[in-house]
Amino acid sequence: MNDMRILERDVDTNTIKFAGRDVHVYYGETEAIKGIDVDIEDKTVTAFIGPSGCGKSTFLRCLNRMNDTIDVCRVTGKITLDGEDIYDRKVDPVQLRAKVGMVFQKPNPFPKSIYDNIAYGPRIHGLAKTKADLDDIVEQSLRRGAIWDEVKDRLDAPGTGLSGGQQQRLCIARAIATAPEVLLMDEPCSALDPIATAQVEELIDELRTNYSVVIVTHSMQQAARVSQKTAFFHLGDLVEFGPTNEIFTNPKDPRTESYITGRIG
Ligand SMILES: Nc1ncnc2c1ncn2[C@@H]1O[C@H](COP(=O)(O)OP(=O)(O)OP(=O)(O)O)[C@@H](O)[C@H]1O
Repeated sequence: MNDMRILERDVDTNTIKFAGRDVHVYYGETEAIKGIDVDIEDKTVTAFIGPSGCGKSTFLRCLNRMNDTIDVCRVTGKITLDGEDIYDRKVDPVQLRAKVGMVFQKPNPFPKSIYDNIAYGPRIHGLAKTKADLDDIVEQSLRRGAIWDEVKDRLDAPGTGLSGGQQQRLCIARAIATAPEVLLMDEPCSALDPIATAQVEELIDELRTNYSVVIVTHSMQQAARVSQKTAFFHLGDLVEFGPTNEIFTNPKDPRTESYITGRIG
């Protein structure tokens, strides 16, 4: 029932947030992404699926220049966010990552209080003028992260003391706190049990009213439940990209069909 409700919720007509053109990514001599073109829409959940090693995480990391931190990694081609080239010399990757937040596979709260986990980003980006402003950002972020009710009475307790599912929602709240426009999620539920997974999926569905969300997932059920668009990657190519229900019910490429029916991957 829950799944149907998520699928049936109306999808807005969307503007393009990210546009990638002829994007190649190399680790040394190895080409991990082989010249892909993609448009990622605003206020939409886009799922990246495909067999292990096909380049999903590599391409996701291109979108907030996390690959810059890997010495041997080189990105060519063009990626724009709202029409601006994110690899332009003028772009500060730290500012870019405030706009394009990221949530990782394993929940990774800072070894700080719940409050300070959320307040950290707004403090370094100067988003709050007063303590009251900061309190407000912390509360709003925890509310949007669907964890406020569980933590409001213990904001001074360590973030690392929460359950895995709570930690992941804390990390999502932390990513939201810098007022990003896009959230990138790299297998955000892989360390969570089914109940925590359902809570995070519910949250992802809510987040798309305000954000563009891109999620890497190994679970085709999850892609079907939470995304409106799906991109299927295979050996560094973007083989097929389209509405999730079409990819899952009527794939055009035989490689997509083999993957979704469990014959490759
Ligand atoms: N830091 C790195 N240094 C060198 N090669 C890398 C690095 N990260 C990824 N690769 C290589 O790039 C290719 C794509 O890897 P990537 O992690 O993007 O795939 P993936 O589809 O996300 O895989 P998985 O589903 O297993 O997480 C693989 O061949 C991988 O070995």
